[in-house]
Amino acid sequence: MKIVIATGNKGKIRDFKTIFSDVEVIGIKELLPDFEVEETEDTFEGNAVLKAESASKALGLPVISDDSGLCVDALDGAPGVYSARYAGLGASDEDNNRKLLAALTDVENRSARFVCVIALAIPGRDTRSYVGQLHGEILESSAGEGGFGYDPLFKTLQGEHLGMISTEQKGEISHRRKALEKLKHDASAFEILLNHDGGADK
Ligand SMILES: O=c1[nH]c(=O)c2ncn([C@@H]3O[C@H](COP(=O)(O)OP(=O)(O)OP(=O)(O)O)[C@@H](O)[C@H]3O)c2[nH]1
Ligand SMILES: [Mg+2]
Repeated sequence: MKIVIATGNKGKIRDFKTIFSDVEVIGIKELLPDFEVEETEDTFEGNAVLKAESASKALGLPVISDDSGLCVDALDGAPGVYSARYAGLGASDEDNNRKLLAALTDVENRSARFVCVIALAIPGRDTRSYVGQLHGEILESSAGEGGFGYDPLFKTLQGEHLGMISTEQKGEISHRRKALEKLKHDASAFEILLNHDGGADK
């Protein structure tokens, strides 16, 4: 069984591979190296749908996408859909983390949540989407080197530091996991995703 994911983010692919341990996960760039979608929407769902539909159309196959980010209460939900480009287009995770810590200097309310919207596009059908959230807070400085993106700055409400736990542990509790669980519960759609020839002989 193979699933194609319309993402170029290696951290997301690693998360998906861990969560879908019994399914082969293929990043879209393995099939279409030049695949890019401009994320023009201002919601996670809007961008997730754009990415999934664009890839599904290009391949003629069911495809899932992931649009995600970090929403910080004291920053009115920023960086939100702009999480990947918070410190500017092409910003590194380190640049984004530095900007976030600076924005929260002397800020007491550090509550935040990760949001993940997975869209499933199936040729000839309406696209569906599934949301997962993980609540927690932003640390005063980074802890650990695990995960990707803002993980080293995030502690869950239950006290797990995302930068200090394994990919497997993150895969049990993450916003991505929660969105995927909802997709799995949409049994008929999930069945179509699993039972296709995901990328021919790749
Ligand atoms: O610490 C983190 N742990 C996570 O689990 C996580 N999930 C998302 N993010 C952040 O949000 C951006 C997504 O932006 P995004 O959905 O546009 O993805 P992207 O541009 O990186 O790749 P693509 O899927 O669009 O190809 C990412 O770059 C990260 O900064 C995360 N940070
Ligand atoms: Mg993106």
